[in-house]
Amino acid sequence: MQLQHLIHSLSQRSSPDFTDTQINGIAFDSRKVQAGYLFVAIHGTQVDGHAYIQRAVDAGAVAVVAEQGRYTADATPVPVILVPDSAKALAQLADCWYGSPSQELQLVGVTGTNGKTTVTTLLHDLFTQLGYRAGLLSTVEIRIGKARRSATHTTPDALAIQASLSEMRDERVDYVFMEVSSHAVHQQRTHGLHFAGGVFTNLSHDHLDYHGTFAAYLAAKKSFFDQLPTGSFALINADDKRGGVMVQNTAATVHRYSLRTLVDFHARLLANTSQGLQLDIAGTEVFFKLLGRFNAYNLLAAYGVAVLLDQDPQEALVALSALQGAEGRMQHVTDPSGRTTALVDYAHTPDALENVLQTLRSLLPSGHQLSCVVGAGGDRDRSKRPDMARISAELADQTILTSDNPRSESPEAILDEMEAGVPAHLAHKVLRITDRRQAIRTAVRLRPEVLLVAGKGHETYQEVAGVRTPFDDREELAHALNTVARVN
Ligand SMILES: CC(=O)N[C@H]1[C@@H](OP(=O)(O)OP(=O)(O)OC[C@H]2O[C@@H](n3ccc(=O)[nH]c3=O)[C@H](O)[C@@H]2O)O[C@H](CO)[C@@H](O)[C@@H]1O[C@H](C)C(=O)N[C@@H](C)C(=O)N[C@H](CCC(=O)O)C(=O)O
Ligand SMILES: Nc1ncnc2c1ncn2[C@@H]1O[C@H](COP(=O)(O)OP(=O)(O)OP(=O)(O)O)[C@@H](O)[C@H]1O
Ligand SMILES: N[C@H](CCC[C@H](N)C(=O)O)C(=O)O
Ligand SMILES: [Mg+2]
Repeated sequence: MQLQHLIHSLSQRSSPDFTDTQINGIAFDSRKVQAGYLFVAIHGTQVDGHAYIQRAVDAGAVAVVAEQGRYTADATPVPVILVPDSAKALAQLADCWYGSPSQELQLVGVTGTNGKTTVTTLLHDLFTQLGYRAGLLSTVEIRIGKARRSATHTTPDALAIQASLSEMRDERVDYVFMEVSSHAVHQQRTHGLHFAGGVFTNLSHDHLDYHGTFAAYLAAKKSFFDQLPTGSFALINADDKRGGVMVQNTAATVHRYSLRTLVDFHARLLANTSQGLQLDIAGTEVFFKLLGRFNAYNLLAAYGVAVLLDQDPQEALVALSALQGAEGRMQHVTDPSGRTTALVDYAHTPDALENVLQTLRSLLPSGHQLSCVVGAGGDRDRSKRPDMARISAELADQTILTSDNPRSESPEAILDEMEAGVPAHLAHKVLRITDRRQAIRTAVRLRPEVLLVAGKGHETYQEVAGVRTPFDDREELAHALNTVARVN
């Protein structure tokens, strides 16, 4: 593609004429540059990409996009295009490179602290059931028709998003459901995508390490709705107190869902049992396989999107009632002895953990024991650590604090911070076992009626000291349950 054509996509008021420069690819990481590439320098959270321009040129870059004020182009041997915001420019260039696939698909973005993976996966599976070709970009995986590949991010970088959307367009996918993380919005990974609609699930404590303040975290989520185009829809959870502010400045048509008030999409929770949920939605009573009140919200959001995308409400409900939700979320692991109901869940925020433990508590006859194995990630929001430990100590009968991807941090230091949140009068209910495998085995040996292993869900690794080794809570739990069942 001609460089000039790419530059047009940046809507710069004036740019030098580089008509003859042919571009073979785009990269924002100098290590990925090949001959004939356009390199986009981005000021990141760890380093400044502008420091790698020379390396990019040495690797074969024939043009560079850099940010005004961060780079002086004087001695650069290739054309340099200066832009006000190079992360935004990357998104625009990626869109142009792949021929704007989001314009040819119905793309729905889901944002919020918790529930994004669940809602997008439900939607993907629902639309597949309804006979469409559906695409999914989620924390767990990328699905294009029947093909699946593991995800590296909740929301990939702008080039990777456009590459996936372009593959989906080639596969004649009709609807795409994607998670939109606050990091992604803040880093402009989703800039310029043409969304048919956006969904807001909820907002609670997470990622303050990155955003600094709750207000900044909220602002990042809100700017997703600020960018939705006229003619699109914004579907918000009316029961979340941040729902209103999300859509204060949106051009999208606002719709709401609620379990409490009579808004566009209203459901009444009729029963919440260990088998699932019974809801009255628009006068129809439906049974769903997902557990817990919070999943009533996720189901209602998925239903609302289906209706807003012109699907038959009854057909959507029937299809939804057959679905299981996302991998690693309230996922059962069989105990051969039949004694323990064992679950793996991705609760890694205080709000999620509270919801899940409350759900399990409410489903348990009094006198039955609920145990929880839980940790908190390293190099991530530290302030959620004491809260998560306190919540588990309050709601479970036994808590085992353990490691959950300590990354570059000391596992013991993370556990110290968690333990500091446990009130003295609950300390007797809390154990600390740094090794996650041992923590899970010990929890199983305690033989509770219900055991929740929280935080890692679908993940298949444990990252310690920057090294990822294979580790899967579901496998570990199954192994421990089998061993204990054999011995007893
Ligand atoms: C903190 C964070 O979000 N970092 C993301 C960000 O990296 P960054 O811009 O800060 O990178 P950096 O290391 O400072 O480098 C700056 C620039 O220099 C370039 N560079 C760097 C080195 C070099 O040799 N050459 C070179 O060109 C880099 O490619 C980059 O363009 O942009 C990168 C490309 O998009 C992401 O891969 C990276 O995700 C890191 C790996 C990450 O862990 N992110 C997590 C926190 C994240 O994004 N999570 C959210 C969701 C969480 C949730 O809600 O569940 C997600 O969407 O996944
Ligand atoms: N609507 C909800 N409200 C509160 N908690 C929820 C909700 N849905 C799911 N959860 C809890 O949060 C956990 C994560 O859910 P899910 O993976 O769907 O969220 P997510 O927003 O995709 O998370 P991430 O930010 O890591 O991508 C679940 O395992 C469950 O414990
Ligand atoms: N997407 C979340 C996932 C956290 C999951 C938990 N297992 C951890 O590693 O902290 C994050 O990157 O903050
Ligand atoms: Mg997710």
